This record gives sequence, C-alpha cells and structure tokens, in this order.
Amino acid sequence: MGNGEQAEQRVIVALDVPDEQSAIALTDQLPQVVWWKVGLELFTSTGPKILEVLKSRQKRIFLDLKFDDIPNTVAGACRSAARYGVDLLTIHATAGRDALKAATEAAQEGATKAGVEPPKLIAITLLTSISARQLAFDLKIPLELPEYALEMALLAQESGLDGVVCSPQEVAQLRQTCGNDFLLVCPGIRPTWADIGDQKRSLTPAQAIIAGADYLVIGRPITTATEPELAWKRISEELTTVA
Ligand SMILES: O=c1ccn([C@@H]2O[C@H](COP(=O)(O)O)[C@@H](O)[C@H]2O)c(=O)[nH]1
Repeated sequence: MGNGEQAEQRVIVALDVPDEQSAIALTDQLPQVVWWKVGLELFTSTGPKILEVLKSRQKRIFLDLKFDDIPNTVAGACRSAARYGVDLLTIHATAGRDALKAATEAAQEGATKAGVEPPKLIAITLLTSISARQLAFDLKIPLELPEYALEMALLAQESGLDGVVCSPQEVAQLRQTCGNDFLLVCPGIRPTWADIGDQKRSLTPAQAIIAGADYLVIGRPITTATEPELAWKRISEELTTVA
C-alpha cells in the first residue's frame, strides 16, 4: 500500500452523505475513484449495507468510525468491523495503549474468523480540525502540537498499529521518525481553489504527497463541487506533477 501506487489511487474520497441513495449516486458519478471512506454520518444511516455495495463494485474501503472507548469495548468493535473485510479502520490514539493493543488483536481475530484479510488499523493522532491554540487552551494539552501528534503516533506504533491519521502539516516529521513502513493517511487536504471549511491544519494535495503522505483523504472539495468529476480531474492532474 502507499508509495508504489499511482498518485490518483492514493486519494480516498470521503463519502460524507446522509443516505445510501446519495452515496450510490456519488459513486456512479465518479467510477474512476478506487478508494471510498465511509464515516460516521453514512455508516450511522445505512449500517454495513453500504460496505456491501462498495465491495460489489470492487472498491477499497476505509471504514472511519474512530473508535474511542475502554479496551474491552474497542476490541469488540474492531472484532465486529474486521468481519466486513474493509481495508482501513480507525481508532483514536487517546483510547490509550491497552485499548490500542486489544483493538489490534481483536481486528486480527475478527478477520480470521470471517476468513477475510484483516484491516490495517490506524490511529487518529489529533483531529485536523483542532488548531494549536485549541489544543492548548480548550484541551489543556501542555505540549506543542507537533510534539503531541508525534507522541500519539509513537504510541500507536509501539502498540502494534499499522499507521496513523495525521494532518499533512505533521506528516514529514512523522515519516522521518516512524519510518517508511508506517502508514500515514492525511485528511485536511485542500486544493488552492477549495474552501477550507472547518479544517485547521491543511496542505494542498501535491504538498501532502511531497511531505510523505501515503494516502490523502479528500471530501468536500470533490463531493460538494458543482461538478465532482471536474474537481477529481483537477486533483488528479495536480498529483501527476508530483508522482
Ligand atoms: O483528523 C481527521 C480525521 C478524519 N477526518 C475525516 O476526513 C474527511 C475530510 O473531509 P473534508 O470534507 O475533505 O474536510 C472527513 O470525513 C472527516 O471525518 C478529518 O477530516 N480529520
């Protein structure tokens, strides 16, 4: 996974829509997209049915449910999610070392029992919607933001996870410290022509790839564009300049 793939195969489109019908309409509109991310909004609406739809279309799936609970509970959730045969699955690093280890083991167990490949389990370091100021003043974390993100990534790596979700602004530092075998998946991607919205720590698609991201997660710049196909094309073209 990652650097061997063509640049546009490294874009994961966030399918943040309210229902199955809207999700199918968007996937029909963008048949060239290889990776789709199913997150809290869509999964809460449709349940696992949407995963079957995507699998029947031979799509790769990032199930982004961001589990964050006690070890026994996240383990149960990861065991269940792994049975769906998804490619990527998320948990918050803040769940802690015991929960991360339990989740890793449970994901393997769930997949083995179902006879599918285990998902790559990746941890959220710090949501890309949080600024350095919010980290310090709202969350009261007494570390500089890059240091905090790195500590969360190291915790995930020590706990046996396959990688992390991080902002593209921290990806170069994480790549240098965590090495090339650790997956770095970056949301908070904004082409120069797109609205920033609620993202606080963003870079452009080309900048994120140059900095060392394996995968880029891009939602609204594509999915809410007047012409999603055109937005996809512009991003693909930008990425060919750095591939
Ligand atoms: O730190 C994080 C973790 C996950 N996300 C998710 O990525 C997409 C980004 O969508 P945009 O529309 O491109 O902002 C969205 O599904 C988030 O849940 C994130 O943004 N930051």
